[in-house]
Amino acid sequence: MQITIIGARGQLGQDLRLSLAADGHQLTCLTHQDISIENAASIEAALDQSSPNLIINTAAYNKVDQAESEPDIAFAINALGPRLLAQYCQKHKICLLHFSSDYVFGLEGLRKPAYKENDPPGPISAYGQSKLAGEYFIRAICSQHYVVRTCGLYGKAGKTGNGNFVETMLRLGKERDELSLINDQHCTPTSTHDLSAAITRLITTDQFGLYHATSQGKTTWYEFAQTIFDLAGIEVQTNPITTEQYQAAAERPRFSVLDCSKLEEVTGFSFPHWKQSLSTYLESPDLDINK
Ligand SMILES: NC(=O)C1=CN([C@@H]2O[C@H](COP(=O)(O)OP(=O)(O)OC[C@H]3O[C@@H](n4cnc5c(N)ncnc54)[C@H](OP(=O)(O)O)[C@@H]3O)[C@@H](O)[C@H]2O)C=CC1
Ligand SMILES: Cc1cn([C@H]2C[C@H](O)[C@@H](COP(=O)(O)OP(=O)(O)O[C@H]3O[C@@H](C)C(=O)[C@@H](O)[C@H]3O)O2)c(=O)[nH]c1=O
Repeated sequence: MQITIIGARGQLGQDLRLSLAADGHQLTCLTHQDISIENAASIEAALDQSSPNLIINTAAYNKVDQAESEPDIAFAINALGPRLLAQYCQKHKICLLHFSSDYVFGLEGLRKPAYKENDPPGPISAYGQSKLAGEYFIRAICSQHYVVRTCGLYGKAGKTGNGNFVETMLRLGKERDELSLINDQHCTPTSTHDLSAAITRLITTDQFGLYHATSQGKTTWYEFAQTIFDLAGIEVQTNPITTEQYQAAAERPRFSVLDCSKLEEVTGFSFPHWKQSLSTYLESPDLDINK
């Protein structure tokens, strides 16, 4: 398949590139220097040069706290950008695969069952609202679409790029004697290596629609960080705290665990448990972006 990846220098973009190339696809990789998804002229200039069967958009505005003070920018990139891409793909009969977030949920703080794709969303942050709007535009405009919700991504490219929770903990764990970590937000952090393997399967199915895609199991940021420190052999005192004690600018879901059984049924792909994936990530070498 001829595939264009947008956001190719990001942590998910880089792992998708490796996984899709290994599966024999021809790739065009577009970075932020090549395309700005909130600009229609930039989209046409960058995409008219290739004739892909599929466009994969990993570009997004991901600064969850900052989005509270600049929601217009978050909406331009996370909602209007996907709308423009959906219009372009529909016009040119191209399939579009786009990523969304567990942060489209959050209203039901005391929820226990994992969310299925047809459960009603309820974002509680500007970032979550902007991602949900992006989903709706794509689902309404582009007939051949996959929209994939995931959570807490970490990939090797995050080490030198925009960062991720694992790399932040590895750094802070060495810099500080003590860390306070939220222990009442439940979700499932996911490796971009595993997510890329799942996407490589999904695009062969032509089973378009909305999907949940995360590692198995669930955890809190406190337990996740403690496991990072245990596996990496870092000694640092960790203190469990509540969401209120942390005082972040944006509200985060207390529960945003996603049920991924639809993806598993359609692709036959089973994500590893989050602890297994974290261990694999910590043991694997850094990315060579020239490969
Ligand atoms: N990170 C996470 O924990 C989660 C992410 N997601 C979603 O998964 C997807 C991939 O995330 P991830 O790989 O972590 O993101 P990254 O921030 O690692 O990568 C995003 C890439 O997109 C580029 N980009 C940013 N804005 C634009 C723009 N306006 N036009 C074109 N390119 C742009 C960035 O370039 P530059 O840095 O140069 O601006 C960067 O290379 C996103 O849709 C995100 O919302 C969902 C759940 C969790
Ligand atoms: C650094 C740090 C964070 N935290 C908490 C804050 C927050 O609730 C949680 C995660 O913090 P982060 O800033 O890594 O991540 P955050 O921006 O909340 O993460 C999100 O990214 C976006 C893009 C998504 O779509 C989500 O799926 C999610 O992974 O950890 C602590 O409790 N202690 C700390 O020392």
